Order: sequence, then structure tokens, then C-alpha cells
Amino acid sequence: MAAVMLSSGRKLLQTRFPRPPVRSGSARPSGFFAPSEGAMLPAGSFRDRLAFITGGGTGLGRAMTMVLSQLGARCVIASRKLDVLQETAGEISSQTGNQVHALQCDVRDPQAVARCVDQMVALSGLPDVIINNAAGNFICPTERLTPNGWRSVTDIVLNGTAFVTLELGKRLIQAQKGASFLAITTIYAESGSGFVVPSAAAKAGVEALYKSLAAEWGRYGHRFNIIQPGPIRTKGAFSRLDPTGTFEKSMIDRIPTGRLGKPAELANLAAYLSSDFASWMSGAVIRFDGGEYVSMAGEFNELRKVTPDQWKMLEAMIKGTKGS
Ligand SMILES: CC/C=C\C/C=C\C=C\C(=O)SCCNC(=O)CCNC(=O)[C@H](O)C(C)(C)COP(=O)(O)OP(=O)(O)OC[C@H]1O[C@@H](n2cnc3c(N)ncnc32)[C@H](O)[C@@H]1OP(=O)(O)O
Ligand SMILES: NC(=O)C1=CN([C@@H]2O[C@H](COP(=O)(O)OP(=O)(O)OC[C@H]3O[C@@H](n4cnc5c(N)ncnc54)[C@H](OP(=O)(O)O)[C@@H]3O)[C@@H](O)[C@H]2O)C=CC1
Repeated sequence: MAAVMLSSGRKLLQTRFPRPPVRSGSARPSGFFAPSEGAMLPAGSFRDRLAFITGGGTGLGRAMTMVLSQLGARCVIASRKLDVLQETAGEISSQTGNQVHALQCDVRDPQAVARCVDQMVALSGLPDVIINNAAGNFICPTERLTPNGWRSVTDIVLNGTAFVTLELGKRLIQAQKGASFLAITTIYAESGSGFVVPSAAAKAGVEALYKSLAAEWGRYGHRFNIIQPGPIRTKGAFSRLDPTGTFEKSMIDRIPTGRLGKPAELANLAAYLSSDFASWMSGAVIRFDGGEYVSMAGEFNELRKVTPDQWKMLEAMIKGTKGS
């Protein structure tokens, strides 16, 4: 007896299907969607530009810093761990030949953010590109969450993004300088998600902040855009969200493109959104997830499991039904 389960958990059919044929050598979808990881934009796209990237020492922040630096930007990366930042800054600038400065900054502390901006201004001036990428997250049943656990994530993600955006926004307005602001959120900022509730709530807040400012601060020359990445392997994310490695296969199985994203792919999109090629783009929310979100959302998407022989049988059954 075979049943086709809908994502709601209901059974669509309960009928006797012939055993599905054993498929040999069927291509995985990832074979169609190989990543391209070199810098996408023309060389020099960020010449004479200064980019400020929070959490730029690791993971996706590091990848975005690398591509912006390859394209000619001077970069300032900021987070809590100065040793990590300095190592990344040294590696990237020795590869690209462009300056990368490391500044210690805890984005949860507005005074620390102001000091960090003071240091950046003294070193290089006000930035043309701001990427709010720093985040904290961990899986946890919500009933186990303490107030401090809630605060540790929402302070980094929502308050941290707000403090950086307000500090830089006000100074840029004062200096009459335009800039591109980009926030890195997540696909569940839109849907919500159990087990990462502080992150879901805070990322949704970041999206509301950025969409609101896209409307309000366009008059000052500021653009605000958002990328919602799907799963991309980084130590920071996977150690806290899939510590045993158990969920990775099911994630890949539900992604129509059959693989995780790559940091360099995300970095190319971030570079485009932060570049002059996107100067007409503001208030945009770009989902970048290999199709995972729509794959999880569609009521009938589990029908991907139905084999061609089973489809013949289903079609005959449907066509054989008369009346309602
Ligand atoms: C598999 C990937 C698929 C999809 C990915 C989708 C979205 C991804 C979104 C992301 O944001 S990934 C990026 C993840 N990166 C990070 O989280 C890096 C930075 N994180 C941290 O520094 C810590 O994890 C932090 C967020 C907990 C903050 O560190 P901090 O030193 O400030 O906090 P403490 O360690 O002092 O803890 C504060 C508070 O939280 C409680 N807590 C910490 N971890 C857990 C846990 N795993 N479960 C429950 N509670 C936790 C801790 O107990 C403290 O509360 P109390 O004082 O005990 O009440
Ligand atoms: N990887 C993925 O699958 C996905 C990631 N994302 C998002 O991408 C972004 C990057 O995540 P990823 O690279 O994976 O993970 P990482 O853990 O590598 O990046 C998080 C960065 O945030 C910095 N950070 C944390 N707390 C603070 C703080 N209080 N002040 C300043 N900086 C801080 C960390 O540096 P330090 O410890 O030195 O402070 C670290 O560099 C995040 O916004 C995340 O939510 C979204 C969806 C999927």
C-alpha cells in the first residue's frame, strides 16, 4: 500500500501502486546547477569605494568582504573578535592588494558602534556601502529559552542592525553622502520558524526596518535592500543550527536545485545590490535559497516522489471519475 503524503500531513491517496522502478544513474538536480564562484561584476566596480561589513571576519561576511575587495573596494570589517578580524583582513588584503581594516565592535552596544564609526572615519572616511551581516542564533525549543537567551540573539540581530544603521545613517545625512545599505536576513524572516524564534522575530524586525527606511531615506541618497539566504555551509551557522549534522540531508532533499548555496554565490549577489548597477533598486527583498522556500510551502510538492508508472495510474483514476 502506498500513500502520497501532503506537506500538511494528510494522505492524498491510499492505493496499491506498483513497486516503483529502480532508477539507475538518474542525475541529481545539483548536476544542473553547478555554482560559479568567481567575481561576477567588472573589475574596478568598487574602485574608490569604502565598504563597512559587520561580522566580516567569518562565513558569509568574509566572502562578501573578499569579493568587494577583489572589485577594488577598501573594506572595514567589524565584530567582537579582533584576532579573527585581523587574520581575515590580512589574508584578503594580501590576495587583492586593497586595504582591509579590522575594528573591534560589539553591535549590541550603541556607544561601541559610535566609537567604531569614529575610528573608521579617521582611517578612511564614511562608507559608500554598509552590510549588516552580524548575527547570533541557536536552535532551542522556545519553552527552554531564558530571557537572556532571547536577548542574546535579538540584541545582536535587531538592535545591532538598528544601532549600526542609525549611527551611519545620521552621519551620512549630515555629510550629504549617499550610500547603499544591505541586510542579510533569512527565508524564515517571512514565514517564521519554530526552534529559532528569537532569530525569526529579530530578522523580521530587520526587514521591517529596512523596508521602512527605503521609503524614508531615499531623499538622502540611501538605498536599503535585503537578502534572505537559504542554507549555506558556514561554521557559525551549522555548529549552532545543525550541531550533529542530522538535518543537512533533509535540507538538501527539499532544495529543488539539490545542493546548499556557496558563500561566493551570496557574495556576488551582495556585491551587485551594493553596486551602481543596482542604483534603481531599493526596498527589495531577494530570496536566495535554491528554491527551498517555495519547495517547503507548496501543498502538492511532495508529488515529486510519484514515479512515471504511478502517474499513469493516477491519471487513469482521475479520468475514470465521473461526476462529483
Ligand atoms: C543549518 C543552517 C540552515 C539555515 C540557516 C538559517 C539561518 C541562519 C541564521 C543565522 O543567524 S546563522 C549565524 C549563526 N552565528 C552565530 O550565532 C555567531 C554568534 N553567536 C554567538 O556568539 C552565540 O551563539 C550567542 C548568540 C549565544 C551569543 O553569544 P554570547 O556569548 O553573547 O552569549 P552566551 O553564551 O553568554 O549566552 C547568552 C544566553 O543565551 C543562552 N544560550 C546560548 N546558547 C544556547 C543554546 N544553544 N540553547 C539555549 N540557550 C542558549 C545562554 O544560556 C545565555 O542565557 P542564560 O544567561 O543562561 O539565561
Ligand atoms: N549560513 C547560513 O546558512 C545562513 C546565514 N544567514 C545569515 O548570514 C549572516 C552571516 O552568517 P554566517 O556567516 O553563516 O555565520 P557566522 O557565525 O560566521 O557570522 C556571524 C558574524 O556575526 C558576528 N557577530 C556576532 N555577534 C556580534 C556582535 N555582538 N557584534 C558584532 N559582530 C557580531 C560574528 O563575529 P564575532 O564572533 O567576532 O563577533 C560573526 O562574524 C547572518 O546574518 C546570518 O543570520 C542567513 C541564512 C542562512
